[in-house]
Amino acid sequence: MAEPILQAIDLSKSYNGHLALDRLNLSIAPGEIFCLLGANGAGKTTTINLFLNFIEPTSGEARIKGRSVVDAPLETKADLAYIPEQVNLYRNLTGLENLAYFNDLAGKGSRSRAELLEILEKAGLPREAATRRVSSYSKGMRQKVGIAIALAKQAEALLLDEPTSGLDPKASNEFSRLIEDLSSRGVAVLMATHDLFRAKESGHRVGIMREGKLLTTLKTADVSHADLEQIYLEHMSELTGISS
Ligand SMILES: Nc1ncnc2c1ncn2[C@@H]1O[C@H](COP(=O)(O)OP(=O)(O)OP(=O)(O)O)[C@@H](O)[C@H]1O
Repeated sequence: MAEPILQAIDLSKSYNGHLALDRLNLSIAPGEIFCLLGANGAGKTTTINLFLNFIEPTSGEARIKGRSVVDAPLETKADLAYIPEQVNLYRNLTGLENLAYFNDLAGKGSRSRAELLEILEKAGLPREAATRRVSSYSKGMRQKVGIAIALAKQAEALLLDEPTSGLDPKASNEFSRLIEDLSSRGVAVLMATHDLFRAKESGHRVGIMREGKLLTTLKTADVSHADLEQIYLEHMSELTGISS
């Protein structure tokens, strides 16, 4: 198996004695799309924030290309792109200007206007929108700029936190195609989502989390949509004691 791009080793995080993440072990290979499923508070965002080094682990390690994000914060960040539920862009700048800014920030060399426009087009942003202010963009369009930033950065790992929530089905489908395209170029993808349908469609593996624990990991090729929903609900109902 190829060396994992993203790796959690006994990764734990507690807040005031409450375990938000409990000894997570996970490896995501180049080109693999791994979807984290789980109810609110399961620990999905905590996992992503630990990989981003936004928060410090209580114990264990998050690694990117074999390096600890705590020990090598700058190097590991250079390999990483992050798309939150709401992509934060400068509203008064155009999509093109935002991409130029974030591209320069990534420190991998500046790019010509033509190159930036090409990247935005690859990310699915209509040409006429690229030179409009972001304040007029839909959520789907902002997500596309987020993808363009990841493309420009040539990130090897992509972290996504509920990226399709609030997108209409067409925008959500387009977004998923873009993620699949990145995966086919070897990008390792970790996506927290509540969207079982998209997880089955785009993910190679899904992990079901509850109360900070990764309970089970499934290959999406091995289960139908209905199976996945059933397995998910069974794991959730154990929480509330509701039997199916
Ligand atoms: N800064 C914080 N301080 C205290 N507790 C926190 C903090 N951040 C998260 N938690 C707790 O950690 C647990 C995991 O939260 P997390 O946000 O990772 O869940 P999630 O799976 O992403 O949920 P959601 O689907 O709602 O985004 C929850 O019990 C939450 O209340």
